[in-house]
Amino acid sequence: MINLGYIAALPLGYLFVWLPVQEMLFGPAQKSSDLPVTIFNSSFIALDEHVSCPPHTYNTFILSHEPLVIYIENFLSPQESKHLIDISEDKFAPSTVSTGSDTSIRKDVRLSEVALVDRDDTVQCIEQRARAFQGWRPDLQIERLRTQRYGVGGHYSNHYDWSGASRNADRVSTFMVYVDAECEGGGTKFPRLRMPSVSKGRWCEFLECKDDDASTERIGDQDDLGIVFKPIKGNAIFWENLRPDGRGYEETFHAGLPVLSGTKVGLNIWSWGPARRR
Ligand SMILES: O=C(O)CCC(=O)C(=O)O
Ligand SMILES: [Fe+2]
Repeated sequence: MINLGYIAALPLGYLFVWLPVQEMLFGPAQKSSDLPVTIFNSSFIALDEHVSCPPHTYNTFILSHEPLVIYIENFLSPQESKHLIDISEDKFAPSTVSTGSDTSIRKDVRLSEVALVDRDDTVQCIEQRARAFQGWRPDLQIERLRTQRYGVGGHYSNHYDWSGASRNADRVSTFMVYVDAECEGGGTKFPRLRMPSVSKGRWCEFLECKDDDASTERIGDQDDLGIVFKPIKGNAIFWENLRPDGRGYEETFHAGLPVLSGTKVGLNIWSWGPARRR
């Protein structure tokens, strides 16, 4: 299992600035040793623009409380998915990974393309949905949305979405949204999450089950470690990356499994907020 400490690379737009702006975004700084701090300009975070959005409904299913993992059915409408694919098409560029200061293309770790999408009304409504889902927490900032396209062989090795690099801010939560899933393979694997009880309910629609016929008695509860979400267009996995004390949850280790045929497009929605507390 690979854990090279990579996180999805940050775009160039983030700034190193001093105390006053940090206070504006994250409240009063605690110690002078926390400086300088990393915070973000508007090319990195999505400022709330108060667009008016059409009504949208989705279904939610809690998979785990600790860490909090929630499966969301119909997070995107078919029209929103199509729109995201259309506006990404001419923006896709090879994905990179970051290790602290170093950002590089590492196809053995991550083989895909990403597109930073423009913040049109549809995109802003998706941002608003992500904010509302998290209770409009005033201490969270949504990172600019990016789609990620995988062709055959495309994958993303085991990693965390949090970096742990800063005491001031980190990716506190992730929405991993399936925008297009015309593929075989390409599931999202969490090797450290436990399989929920699958003898009742709909989990085997969303997760790979040992025997993918949920009606048979034989399935029962699968208590083994490791789950794989099937890529299903429009649906999303939401999870919290950080514990209440700001440390990362090791259970959120995850991978995008290789796409065996066809194309998969994901959408990353990351929320930044206060990280390790002291
Ligand atoms: O594509 C996937 O299933 C996972 C993607 C992911 O983990 C990421 O982009 O950080
Ligand atoms: Fe990830």
